[in-house]
Amino acid sequence: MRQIAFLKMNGLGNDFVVLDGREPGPALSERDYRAVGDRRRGVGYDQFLTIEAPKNGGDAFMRIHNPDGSEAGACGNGTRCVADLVMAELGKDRIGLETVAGTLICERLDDGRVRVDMGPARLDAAEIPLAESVDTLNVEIPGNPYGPACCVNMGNPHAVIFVEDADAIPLSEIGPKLETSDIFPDRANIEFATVRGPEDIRMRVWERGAGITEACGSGACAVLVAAARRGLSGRKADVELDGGTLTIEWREDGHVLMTGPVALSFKGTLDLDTLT
Ligand SMILES: N[C@@H](CCC[C@H](N)C(=O)O)C(=O)O
Repeated sequence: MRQIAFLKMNGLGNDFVVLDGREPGPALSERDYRAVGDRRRGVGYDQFLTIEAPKNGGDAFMRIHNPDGSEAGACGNGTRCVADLVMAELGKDRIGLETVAGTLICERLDDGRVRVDMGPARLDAAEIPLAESVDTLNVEIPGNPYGPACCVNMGNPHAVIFVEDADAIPLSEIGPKLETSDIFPDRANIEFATVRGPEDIRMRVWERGAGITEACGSGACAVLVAAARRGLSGRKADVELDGGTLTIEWREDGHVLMTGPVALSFKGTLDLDTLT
């Protein structure tokens, strides 16, 4: 029997299966990730997060999978959830959480929220990555009628499109088309955003490999960076997603800070072999 014990957690409704991969257990295949991610036949999640032993002097390593089985370089909301667990386990209020995109410093604040230094926003076309060497401030995506996107890499690729009313966009139709555009060789997370004031932004997200989610932490970081680059906002703002609000700051040194809540929904065990 290939059994796993897991936690179901969420950050603003962006939900995660969290597995402690430091404990002995079965190795998961791409098919297993897809089967657990099925919301009717499996558990369902926006990302599957595996905690592994640190590899680079940090306190733990976090591996991120989307429900389509693909691996991602960043997950802001998931970072807060895993950081919360690791901080509780180690009795610390500040840790370094390693990911494939680098080590992220995570801190617990007095109000219980977790702040993550998501690292530097990367803005060169090759870093997004884009198929063409163009200015990432204004990227024309073929088939996108909503105006040029501002592209940002936060450890994962994002394309942010500013519109009058993000809530009026048919996200489930346009999201998958833009995610898989040839301009994005690694696909991309797609954000539609409306700047309501210099410190107040509304956004909705179509996540690469996951579809519409209630929140995306790296996406909120990308939106704030894009808004500041376009001169639409300051360098710190509250970003409202469907699941709630994150506070994002783009520091002068290029690093992006994300602050938000963490929630545990339930614990469970699962036999991978019973999933179809
Ligand atoms: N929900 C996440 C982002 C997860 C990864 C993304 N779908 C990708 O493939 O890059 C977040 O909170 O940042």
